Amino acid sequence: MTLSSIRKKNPLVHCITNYVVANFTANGLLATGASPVMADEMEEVEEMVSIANGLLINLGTVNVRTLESMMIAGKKANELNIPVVLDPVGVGATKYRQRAIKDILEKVNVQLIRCNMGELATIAEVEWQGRGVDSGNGDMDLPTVAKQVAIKYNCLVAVTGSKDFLTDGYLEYWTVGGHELMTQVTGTGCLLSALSAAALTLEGNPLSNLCELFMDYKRVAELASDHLLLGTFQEEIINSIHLLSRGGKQWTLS
Ligand SMILES: Nc1ncnc2c1ncn2[C@@H]1O[C@H](COP(=O)(O)OP(=O)(O)OP(=O)(O)O)[C@@H](O)[C@H]1O
Ligand SMILES: Cc1ncsc1CCO
Repeated sequence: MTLSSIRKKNPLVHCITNYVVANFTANGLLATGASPVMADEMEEVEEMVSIANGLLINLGTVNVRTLESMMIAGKKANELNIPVVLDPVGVGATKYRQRAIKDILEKVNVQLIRCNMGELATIAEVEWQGRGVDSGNGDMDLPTVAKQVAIKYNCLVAVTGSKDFLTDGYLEYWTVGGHELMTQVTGTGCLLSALSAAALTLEGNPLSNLCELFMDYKRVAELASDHLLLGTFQEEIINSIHLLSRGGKQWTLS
């Protein structure tokens, strides 16, 4: 189980992420025993990523200043062989985001792109009806397009939705299950991207580790949905990550 392996390793994950999900992402990483650090000041990101085990670049509230920080941190991570995960949040929404993602993908070698269907369509330049950060609607042969993107950028691609699809450009994996409440609170995809950065720091086959993580996360959604209360659903996600990463053992004070 990837969540419990992350707990054993306690990787430091440097997150350059959006201000909507930063707190939830930090708590989700902590719940699985990883150490989060959020830092997006360009004067310090090189130094910060140098002490990290993994880097997350999330485009959710990108601006001119943070884009520059993403470039600096990404290039340094490449130099030091630190895995980089790219979450192209809302990339279809504006031309600025499209230019930003092109620039990042040209200059930084990312190990994983984790996105929803709409974001994949934009990266692959496939016609799609997106709206802000929502996945949107359209017609696309997901496996074919995801594999093309993986080959083009020489990286793994994981596309989430009711079923998640993961590929290295050749192998194809699907994970099923979970709960649609995951789309009704903000940041569940962003947190999965951060957890993916933690998973890519583990020994073993990166794609297998990610597949296991995505299955774990579907299970997290199922456990969290026991209560079906939207207001506390984010908290239940954190509780379920905590529980699964501890091999199902409840937390007790010792
Ligand atoms: N209809 C659905 N049924 C079950 N699970 C779903 C459904 N849609 C998405 N999920 C799950 O929700 C999680 C987040 O995926 P989603 O595609 O919503 O990410 P996202 O759009 O990037 O999210 P965000 O931008 O809010 O962080 C994944 O674990 C995915 O499997
Ligand atoms: C709502 C929202 N807007 C920019 S990022 C974000 C959070 C997750 O996508």
